Amino acid sequence: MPHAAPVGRARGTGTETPMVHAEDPKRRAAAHALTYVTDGMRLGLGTGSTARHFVELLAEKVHAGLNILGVPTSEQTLSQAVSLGVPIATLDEAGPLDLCIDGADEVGPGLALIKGGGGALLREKIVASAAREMVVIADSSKKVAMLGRFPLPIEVVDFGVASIERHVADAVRKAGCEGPVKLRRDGDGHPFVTDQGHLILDVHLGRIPDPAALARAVEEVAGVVEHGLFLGLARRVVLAGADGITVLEPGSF
Ligand SMILES: O=C[C@H](O)[C@H](O)[C@H](O)COP(=O)(O)O
Repeated sequence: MPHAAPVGRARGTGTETPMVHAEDPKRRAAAHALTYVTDGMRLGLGTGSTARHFVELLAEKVHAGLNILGVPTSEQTLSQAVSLGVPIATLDEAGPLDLCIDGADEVGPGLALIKGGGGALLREKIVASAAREMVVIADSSKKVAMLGRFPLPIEVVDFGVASIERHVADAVRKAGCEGPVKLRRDGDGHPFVTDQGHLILDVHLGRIPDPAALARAVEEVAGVVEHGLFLGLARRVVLAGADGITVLEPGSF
C-alpha cells in the first residue's frame, strides 16, 4: 500500500510544530513543510495565502539563525520576503534550487495540480522546474478525485487575445473537455495582468479526465505562454485537515 500517513495524529502530540495556529489548516501545512527545510538550502517560495504562511514561518526560522536563500515566484511574495527579512535572490542568481514550497488550487490523482488562481503560474512553474523537489502545501479541501472543478488558468499574450481565446476553446474540445473560456478581470473590470505582463484565460471545465492530453492541446495554441496544469512536478503534497497532516506522494493518491 503506498504511503499516505496522517502525520499529525500519528505523532500523538496534538501539535506538529511550534507557532502553529490550530484553527488554520493552511498554516499547519506550511509549518509541516518547514520541517523539510535544512540549513544552506536554496528555496523556491510560492505564491498565495498558503505560501504566505510558509514565508512568515520561514522568516521566524531565519531570525533564529537558519541560513537559506529564497527565490520568490511573484512580486507579491518578493515584497513579503523582503519585508520580513528573508534573504532572496533571482532564479538566475540562485541557480538550481533544492526545494520549492508552493500552494495549489487543486490536487488530483498522481499529484497533478491546477495552479494559477492568483495568476502566478508562469513564474511558479519555472521555479518549481528549477527545484530538485516541489512540495505542495494545502488544506485538505484542495484534494479532488478529478481535476477541473477549479477553472484552469491559461496565461496568454495580449496580442489577438480574442483569437487566442477561440483557439483555446477548440483545443479544449479536441482534448475531450468543454466549458466557457473567460478573460480574467480585476476588481475594476480591467483585464488582469500577470507579473510578466500577460493576460489570463480561465477555462471552466468542471472535469478534466485526461490532464496530459489537455496540457498538450493547450500548449499547441499560438499565443499561449503557460497553463496551470502542473503535471509530474510535485513530489509531495502536505494536506492539513481536521484529521491532522497527511503527506501524499505520487503513488499514494
Ligand atoms: O497563482 C497562484 C498560485 O498558484 C497559488 O499557489 C494557488 O492559487 C493557491 O493559492 P492559495 O494558497 O491562496 O489557495
